[in-house]
Amino acid sequence: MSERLLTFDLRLRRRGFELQAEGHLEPGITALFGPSGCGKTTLLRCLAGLEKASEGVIRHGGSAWQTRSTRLPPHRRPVGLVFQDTRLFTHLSVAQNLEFARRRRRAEGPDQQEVVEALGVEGLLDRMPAALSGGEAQRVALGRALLAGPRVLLMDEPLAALDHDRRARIMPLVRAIPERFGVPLLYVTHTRDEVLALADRVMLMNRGEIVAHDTVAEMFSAPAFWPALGGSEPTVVWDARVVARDNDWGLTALASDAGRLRLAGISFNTGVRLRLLVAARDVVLTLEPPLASSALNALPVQVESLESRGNGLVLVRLTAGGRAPLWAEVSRQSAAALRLAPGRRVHALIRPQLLGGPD
Ligand SMILES: Nc1ncnc2c1ncn2[C@@H]1O[C@H](COP(=O)(O)OP(=O)(O)OP(=O)(O)O)[C@@H](O)[C@H]1O
Repeated sequence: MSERLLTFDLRLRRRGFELQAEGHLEPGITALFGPSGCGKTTLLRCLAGLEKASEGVIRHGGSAWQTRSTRLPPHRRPVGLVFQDTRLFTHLSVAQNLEFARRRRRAEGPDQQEVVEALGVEGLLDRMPAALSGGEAQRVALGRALLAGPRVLLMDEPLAALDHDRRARIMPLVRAIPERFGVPLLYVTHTRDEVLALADRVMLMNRGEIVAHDTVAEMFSAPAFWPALGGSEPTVVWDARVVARDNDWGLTALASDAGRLRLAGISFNTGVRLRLLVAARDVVLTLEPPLASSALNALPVQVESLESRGNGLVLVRLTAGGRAPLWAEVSRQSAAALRLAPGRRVHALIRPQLLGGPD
């Protein structure tokens, strides 16, 4: 049973646009993803109470932020907003910006020192916002939002203005927020890599509606969502956890729904959670498990279905470990030689790619 921290059923009409969004927010990071103009920012603004013309219901825990007859003003909703432009007070130092947020909060919130440490802004406290880089300013903006004691953080493309390296440095900090501060995030992004690196769940939006909402692993493994999520290749995403290190061979053992996996060339501590992507082209099917192979991972799999792709290729849907989805793309000739058919058990040699860093 999912834990629904926030539920909403909202409508808003504008000329040429209609929002009709029903959904909920669960713990962790939910990426709000969809084409330009589909209403992502508008939904965030409705949740924050900034769209006065919105109608409908928003409930958070036991309290109603909005019903047909009531509407909490924005400053009474325990939401933190973080935008692409940081909107720091330019006449206040970093320390004063943080202190301002802390003093104005209405509910319990995190300790200022803890936030400063978590976001690595200790060395910036005396600076004025104009003297910060984009990445530094964004970390301060995040800190300010957290210090206000929000129960939900709404983030609108907060890293979009940053270059790749700066984004990569901030992402682990964002990733750690839900667990460290107990605040769920609704995170608007245009970037597929950001969803894969950051999010636990994806809320897919189109033309003002939430058309799908599920875990990253489910959404990225389902063909129906590949075009909308910006990928045309058959792929699956698996979440895994480091369970052992083999220092002699430099291998890391992972537990996943697909079974136990081994990866070379990485070094993470036991317990660290990782996310893997397996593309159909990185899967080779065999009748027997290989005696020796340079692919480290050979998993028993079962064929679920076959689809001829019309170019001499067959797309094979498989399950590994009884429940993890997997796709393979094989030639018609190989499909015949392996006698592939629904229910058939074969072996898959796979080369998973590691996505993003650990938590
Ligand atoms: N202030 C406004 N007045 C009138 N129409 C607006 C206003 N802001 C946005 N819109 C329109 O509302 C619709 C939804 O816009 P919104 O900004 O929510 O989309 P979005 O999904 O966040 O887009 P993007 O990814 O490009 O930021 C669009 O058709 C947009 O043109």
